[in-house]
Amino acid sequence: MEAIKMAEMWATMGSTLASIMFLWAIIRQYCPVEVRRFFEKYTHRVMGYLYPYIRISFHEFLGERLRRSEAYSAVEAYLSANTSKSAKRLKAEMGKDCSNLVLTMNEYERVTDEFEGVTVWWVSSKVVSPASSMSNYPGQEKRLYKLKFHKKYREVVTGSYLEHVIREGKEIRIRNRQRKLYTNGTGYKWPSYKHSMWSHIVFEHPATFDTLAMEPEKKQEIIEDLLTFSKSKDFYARIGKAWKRGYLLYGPPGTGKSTMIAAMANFLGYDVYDLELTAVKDNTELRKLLIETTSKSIIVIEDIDCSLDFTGKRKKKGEKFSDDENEKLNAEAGRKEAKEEGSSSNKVTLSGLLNFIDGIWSASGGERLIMFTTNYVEKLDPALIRRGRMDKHIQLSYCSFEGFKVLAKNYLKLETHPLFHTIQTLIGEIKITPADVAENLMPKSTVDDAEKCLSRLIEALKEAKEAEAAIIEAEKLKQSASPVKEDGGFCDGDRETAEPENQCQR
Ligand SMILES: Nc1ncnc2c1ncn2[C@@H]1O[C@H](COP(=O)(O)OP(=O)(O)OP(=O)(O)O)[C@@H](O)[C@H]1O
Ligand SMILES: [Mg+2]
Repeated sequence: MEAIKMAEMWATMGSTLASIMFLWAIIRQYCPVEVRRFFEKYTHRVMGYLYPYIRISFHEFLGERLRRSEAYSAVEAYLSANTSKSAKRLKAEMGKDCSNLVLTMNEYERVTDEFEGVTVWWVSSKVVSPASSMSNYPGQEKRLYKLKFHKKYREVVTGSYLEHVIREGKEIRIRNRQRKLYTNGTGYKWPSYKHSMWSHIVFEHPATFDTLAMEPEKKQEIIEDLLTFSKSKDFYARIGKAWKRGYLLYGPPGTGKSTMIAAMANFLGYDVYDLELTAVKDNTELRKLLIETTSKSIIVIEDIDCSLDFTGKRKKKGEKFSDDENEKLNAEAGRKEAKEEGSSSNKVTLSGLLNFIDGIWSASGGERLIMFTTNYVEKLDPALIRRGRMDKHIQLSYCSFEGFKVLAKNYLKLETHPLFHTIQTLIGEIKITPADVAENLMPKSTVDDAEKCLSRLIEALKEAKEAEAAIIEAEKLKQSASPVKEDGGFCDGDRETAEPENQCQR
């Protein structure tokens, strides 16, 4: 009896719903807008009582601002990973590194998902806004995902299920996303409608910590430092510090500073913002650039010693100040900077840069590494590199035997070889950069085998040793030939060539 009653009730409800839908279809087709609106309002109410399902929409774009919704992107990634097997109509797009296809549900496709015994349905949909009568542009398509579930599961779905979808979707996105290399140094003036001051390409540097020539202990220490940082969100929040860390990489040219930054970005899966300071107009622009950087990124300022001076004269990348220039510039530095602080400054100053690193704005975004590289650490203002700003100082130095072994493994697939012993002896006596070692290990023709490459390196090391010996010898000769400064013959002890007395006026 009970069952028959229930069946009757469902049948009545079903036919009522069908009648409403039929009526609604006729009204939509034939009635004026006012009547349609009136009916729309009341049908929604009636349907609300009879219809046992809840629907949630996830729109691709929010409001007028063309910013993609995070929730939509997370749902898209989640559905593409979890339900694309059951979907029958799929869209294919190129994925990360253009090496694989990513399949997502096609429009109007419907899939089922299960979570803790609850069944939910997802539909991928789109609405097309009508074309404007004033313009020739077609109507805009707005995509959305709709989630449908029975109202008795409201708590499970809106609570733990959606949390699970968003969390998993975000993780999938991070795993699959193409990382980007941003630059501000294109020389291109952004028009006002253009939102970003950064332009980007896909970040594809292949360097990893495995391919980096460095002592294993030092490498491990850096890896652990990075890992600790990336997992320390709660720690930074607890101690009331912005979640960012500064690294100063210093050492001679060709020792792997830029390579290490690429390895770090690959290790952490971060984007890279290569900030060209010489292209930044002033402190305000610098702050705007900072605000536009996203979390999980590395902001890099290469060759900081020649990107900016603290006197007002900035030099282009690649130009380095001579010692004399530096002396003069440093003498002026304090006075000029003090003056600029008071006036409306129109360029990047030291204080602007310090603010960029750890001012109030620097906290927005979170999870960022700021890296400076330099060949001349001693020339940098101590304020710029003090701990707290540049928290970790890493010296990249000449190639050690350990470093050579990494390069030999990468370049020649060799872990050991009889010539290693000779190389170990020579490399201990000579300063050679990993870049030079790498160049010598690189096969120069198809007939170059490992032994030939190693022999070439040995030759280069021997030559470098002879050259160094010759320089030392010349120095000794020069010193023994120098006259004792009794008659004021020479002004500077470090002058390279002897000059007539009359040219030396202090
Ligand atoms: N430690 C290293 N491990 C592996 N390869 C290295 C290392 N150092 C240098 N190289 C090789 O030498 C080339 C130049 O290195 P890199 O550009 O990283 O040097 P740098 O320290 O940034 O130099 P600069 O100070 O001139 O900018 C790289 O392309 C890389 O192949
Ligand atoms: Mg470099």
